[in-house]
Amino acid sequence: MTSKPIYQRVLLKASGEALMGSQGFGIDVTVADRIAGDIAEARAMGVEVGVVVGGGNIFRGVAVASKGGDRVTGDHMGMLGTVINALALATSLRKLDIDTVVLSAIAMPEICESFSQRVAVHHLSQGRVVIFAGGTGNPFFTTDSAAALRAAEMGAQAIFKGTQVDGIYSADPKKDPTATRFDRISHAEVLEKGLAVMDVTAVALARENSIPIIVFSIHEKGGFGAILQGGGVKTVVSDD
Ligand SMILES: Nc1ncnc2c1ncn2[C@@H]1O[C@H](COP(=O)(O)OP(=O)(O)O)[C@@H](O)[C@H]1O
Ligand SMILES: O=c1ccn([C@@H]2O[C@H](COP(=O)(O)OP(=O)(O)O)[C@@H](O)[C@H]2O)c(=O)[nH]1
Repeated sequence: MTSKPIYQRVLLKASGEALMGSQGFGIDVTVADRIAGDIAEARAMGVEVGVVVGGGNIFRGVAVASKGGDRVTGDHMGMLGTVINALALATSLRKLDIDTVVLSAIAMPEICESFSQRVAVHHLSQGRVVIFAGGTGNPFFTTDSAAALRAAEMGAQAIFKGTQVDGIYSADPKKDPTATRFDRISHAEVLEKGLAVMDVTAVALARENSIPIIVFSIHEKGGFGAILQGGGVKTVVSDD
């Protein structure tokens, strides 16, 4: 049974790392299919969904830089990784008959459409899921920042950061078992306390544009849908 959602248009940031499942690298199709199922549930509620996919399961630019390589080239490789993930997630969504468009920040017309704000908003308003690939299209950024940027451009009511943990804690819960989860916290507090679940640029951009961030576990089947209806396990970052 689905009840009325409390959001009409949202941006889901899907962790690249989550896509690899229990493998050490790449894409576990069963995970992509499950995330697609959660997005399909949101569409069944009538929610317009834009998705930014990460790329950490394939490549991170800093990994190149830390071994003495060129950071910019590393970041280009990372952004290409997000395109691979976007194509995998689009395939999983289409298997469920969800109309899906991939828009890339880096032009590759033989593979997918290029991003423009106008085109993205058009597809969303037609009920299509829009997957934003290629991050921001610029090195030295992350897909969290791409999520905040695209959320602002599409007029999303919230950024849903689907990650490895089920919210923002007083310390990294993977390192500190005594850490406690916040139900609500302001953007400013996340920045002041240095809570590293999302990068500073992304949180600052969301704050400037008054966009709430909802941090939740991408591994929880049905978790996205539950939060869209006002329930679920999460931390809400909001200045209201
Ligand atoms: N205060 C905190 N609260 C929650 N998670 C935190 C915190 N500090 C660090 N983290 C870590 O941040 C990780 C999520 O960030 P990141 O690795 O960028 O995820 P993603 O792959 O979703 O982009 C979590 O897996 C968690 O271990
Ligand atoms: O706007 C962007 C977004 C991503 N990246 C690169 O793509 C990689 C994968 O993205 P991210 O680390 O954000 O993925 P996630 O942590 O969500 O899996 C990053 O490490 C960067 O190297 C980039 O250069 N610019």
